[in-house]
Order: sequence, then structure tokens, then C-alpha cells
Amino acid sequence: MNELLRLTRIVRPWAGWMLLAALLSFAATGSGIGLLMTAAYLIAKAALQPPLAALQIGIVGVRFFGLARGVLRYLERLASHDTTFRILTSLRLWFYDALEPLAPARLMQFRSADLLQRIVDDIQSLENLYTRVLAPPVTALLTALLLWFLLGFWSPLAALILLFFHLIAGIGVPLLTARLSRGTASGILCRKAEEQMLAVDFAQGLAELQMYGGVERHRNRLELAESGKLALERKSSLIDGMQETLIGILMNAAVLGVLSAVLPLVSGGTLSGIALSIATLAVMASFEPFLPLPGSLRHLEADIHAGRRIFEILDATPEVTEPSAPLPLEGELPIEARELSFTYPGNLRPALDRVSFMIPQGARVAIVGPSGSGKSTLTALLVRFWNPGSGILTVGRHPIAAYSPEALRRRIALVSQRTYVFAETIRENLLLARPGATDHELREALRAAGLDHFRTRLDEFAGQHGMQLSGGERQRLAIARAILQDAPVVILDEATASLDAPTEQEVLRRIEEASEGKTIITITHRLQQMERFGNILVLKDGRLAETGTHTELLEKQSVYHTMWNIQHQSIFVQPGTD
Ligand SMILES: Nc1ncnc2c1ncn2[C@@H]1O[C@H](COP(=O)(O)OP(=O)(O)OP(=O)(O)O)[C@@H](O)[C@H]1O
Repeated sequence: MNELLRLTRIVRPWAGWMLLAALLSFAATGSGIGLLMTAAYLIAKAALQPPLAALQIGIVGVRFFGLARGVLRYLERLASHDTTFRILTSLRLWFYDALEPLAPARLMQFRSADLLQRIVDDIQSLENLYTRVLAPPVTALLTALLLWFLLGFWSPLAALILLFFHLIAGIGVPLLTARLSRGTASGILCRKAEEQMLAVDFAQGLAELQMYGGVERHRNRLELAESGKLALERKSSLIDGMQETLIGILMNAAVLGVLSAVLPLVSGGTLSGIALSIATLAVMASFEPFLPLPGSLRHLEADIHAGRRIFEILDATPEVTEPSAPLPLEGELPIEARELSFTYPGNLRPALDRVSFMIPQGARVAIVGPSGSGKSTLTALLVRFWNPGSGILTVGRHPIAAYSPEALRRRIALVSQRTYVFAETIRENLLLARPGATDHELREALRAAGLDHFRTRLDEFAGQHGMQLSGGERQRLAIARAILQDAPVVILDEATASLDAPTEQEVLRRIEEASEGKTIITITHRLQQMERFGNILVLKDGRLAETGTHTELLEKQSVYHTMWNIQHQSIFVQPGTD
């Protein structure tokens, strides 16, 4: 229920429009009833063959209500759809705004298909909140009030009988169907989410599933989710049918009840016979707005479920927040860490443990170390994907938290291990880094990244996740983006790992050429041409094991020396050497 309160609070700014749409809906339904009542009057009166003038009131009434019903229904749809789309638009923007600062730290626990479901389907299902949950009860109540009032004029007893049947149709039937269908609407949404997640995994992991023979098992899981959803949808349709039948029965019972109250008045001469036909059709028409009410409760369940999933995201506290008065990021950006430690949430072992170093602007630094030693974690802290746990990390001589995360990321270009290539052209993928770049600048960046052969292929499609490119081409595309970003600090996290050694050396040479005066931090496993780095930081188990130039580190005969030896000794033992 808390979710419902929060959802209604969200739609409150449109309360005026919603009320207008509800009033228009009532007026359209009222016109429909008026049309039936005047038509009944006209037909019954005409059967008595009076002079034409006596039928004038009926004729005018039919014309008026007939026209009014169409116009009012059109205006009602216009107002309600306009309101709904406004609500949906602002919900979506609100959701995107809330989502952005959560990436990547807080979004890791969500699967991408699940996030997609929340952004698209859950928000879409909230469009029902106004049209199917809040508006129908208002229209039904106003219509019922109108009918009780009109009938009450002729017979208070008939009005009471109608009130009784309206109460059963408006409260009893919705409660009954809500009870019968409890869990159906949210169950359908859950199955849909599961189905989407499985479908995305199926599409993206098809090659692996085929190789390991998992296609059949995955398809069975998809079928299971689909059949579960279909069973719930079938149940929902059955309940829909049952509820319509119940309201139909109640309507007929109400007609009989009202007629039994009005008939004695007609036979006693208090009311004319024409009143009978008017009352019959009016009572029948008054049940029309009651038909959507049971559905309202079921949509309410779906909306609460969707709201809960959306608020789960909206309520997450971002790992990194914008400072109230961010410092400007200008000039040189020396980087310093003092006793820097960081532990991922839920991990027992720190990924970084009291690490200290200093990287002046323009330096060429390598970070090396065994897998899992904390190299990528360091870069994640530098671009503020995470906040340092303890210790100090400064950029430009100020603690990193003093800057706007967005501004910092514009000044530190990161080519990470997991480069994302958008399903767009090469040009679009490059323009991401510098939207106003000319074709000449794009081609120069491609050349510097060692993608000379792409210079004439700017408008080629890169494929889903860049699948139309080789692994090495994807990495070089990411390097070209970083070059275009023109940031004073460039971090290459295993950015050339997919390249063969000569191409890697050529690309690194070109990057250095294009990065005069910039700091380049290279994270690498491959200890090749390490003499070009002014300083090498060696991480082991989250700690800074040693630091120095290539020659100094070899002389120390410690961690780096061992890594170097392992990589540079021949793995093949010559026959007859042992
Ligand atoms: N998002 C995460 N959540 C929890 N633990 C993580 C996360 N990312 C990394 N870790 C853990 O933190 C430690 C350091 O990981 P990190 O990715 O920084 O190592 P690395 O030196 O870059 O490794 P590699 O050379 O294999 O890329 C590892 O033990 C890893 O399991």
C-alpha cells in the first residue's frame, strides 16, 4: 500500500487533468444514459401516435445526447491519453535520472534484461494507474449518484433497490474477483520478466549454448516460463469472463427489482407507462461503468508490483554523489594515493590495501601484477565508479570527491577491459567521445589507434556489441575514442591485450605520439618493452609490492623479477637438456 501512496503522489501534479478526464468520462456515460432514456421515451410515446409536436422534446433529446456522447467521449479520450502520456514521459525521465548515478556500482546486482523490463514494461504498466485504476471508480460513482437521484424522483424504493445492486457490482464483485485472481497480475509480470531474461541470455549466449549442448535445456526453461505465463493469463481471462457474467446477472436482477418497485406506481396511475421503458433502459445503462471495476483491482495489484520494482531502483543510494560545490578541473592533473584501501561490498578481502604512489602530470606509468591483484579496481576508483574505502586519493592535488564525477570522467579517458561498442556505425561510436568532431578528426583518431583501414569505413555498422569487428578492432576503436576525448590523463586497462605483439607495440607507439604532455597509465600483463615507462607500480594481493623503473625492479630480484623471468624464459624444454 505504501507503493500505492507513493504512486498517487507521483501523479498528483496531473490531478487537475485527471479530474477533468474523469468528469468528461462521467459526462459521456451520462449522455449515453440520457440517449437511451430519451430514445425509450420517444419510442414509447410514438407508439401512442401523438401529434408530431408532442415528440419534439424526445427528438431534440436524442439528437443532443447522441451528439454529446460522441463529442464528450472523444474529449475524454483526448484528455486521459494526454494525461497518461505526460505521466509516462515524466516517469521515464525521472527513472533515467535516478538510474544514471547508480551506474556501475549499484547496477551490478541487476541483470540487463531485468533493468530493461523495469524501464519499459513496469513503467508502461503504470499507464493503467490513471486510466484503469483511479478513473473508473470515479465515473461509476458519479453515474450511480445520477441514477439514484433520477430514480429517487419517481420512486425512493426503486432508487434503494438500484443502490443495493450497484453496491454488489461496485464492491462485492471486484472484491470477489480480486480474491480469486490474487497473485495473477504480478505473477504474469514476474513470468514475463523471467522470460525476457532467458530470451536475452539465449540470444547473447547462443554460441556458448550450442558449443556446450545447452540449447535444449535453455529452451525448456523458456518454455516453462512461457507456459507458466500462459496459465496465469488463461486464469485471468476466465475471471474476466466470470466477472462480466456476474455484472450482467446483477444488471438484469436490478432491472427486475426496479420494475417491481415502479410497476405499482404505473398501475396506480401515479406514473405513466412510458416511465417503465425509460427506467428499464436507464438501469441497464447504469451498469456499464461498473464493468471495468473488478479489472481496476487487478490492475492495482500489477501497478503496486511494478511500483515496488521501480522504487527499488529509485531508492538505491548512489555510490558516488555530486559535491554541493564541485571544484573546477583545470590544468595539470597529478595523481596521488596515500594509504588507499578499498573493499568491494560483500567481500572479506580488500581489493586494495594501503596503497601509496604519486604520478606527476605527463608521466608514463605501468601498473602490473598478477590477476586479481587490484589493478582494475584502482582505475575504477580513479574514474569514481567507486569511492575509496579509506586513505586519500587526490587528482590535481585535491581529494577526488571534490570534483563532479562527470567532469572528472571527461578529464580521465579510460579504455577498459570491457569495452562497449554500440550497435551503431563506426562514426556514431566515435562521436560519443567528441560529438562535434569532424570527419578529419575521426580519421586521425582511427589512424592513431592503428585502425588505418577503417578510415574509409566510417559509415559501416559495427554490429550488436560490435560483433562485426574483431576483438582487436573493438579495442582499437575504444582507443580511438579515448584519443578523441583528448583528456590530460589516459588509462589503458589491458587495452591492447587482444593485439599481436608487433601491432600492440605499433599502437602504443602511436598513442604516445598522439599524447604529448598527457599522463598515460598502462595496465598490462604482458611485460614487453617495459623500459619505456618512467615508473612501474607492482601490485600483489591488493598491496603495492614494489615500484621503480624496469632496470631498478629487475635489480631488486623480487615480484617483478619473478614475473619477468616467468614470461621471458622458454616454455619449451629442449630435448636432451635435462
Ligand atoms: N565488482 C566486484 N565486486 C566484488 N569483487 C570484485 C569486483 N570486481 C573485482 N572484484 C574483486 O577484487 C579483486 C581485484 O580485482 P581487479 O579486477 O581489480 O583485479 P585485476 O588486478 O585488475 O585483475 P585482472 O588482471 O584479472 O583484470 C579480485 O579479487 C576480484 O575478485
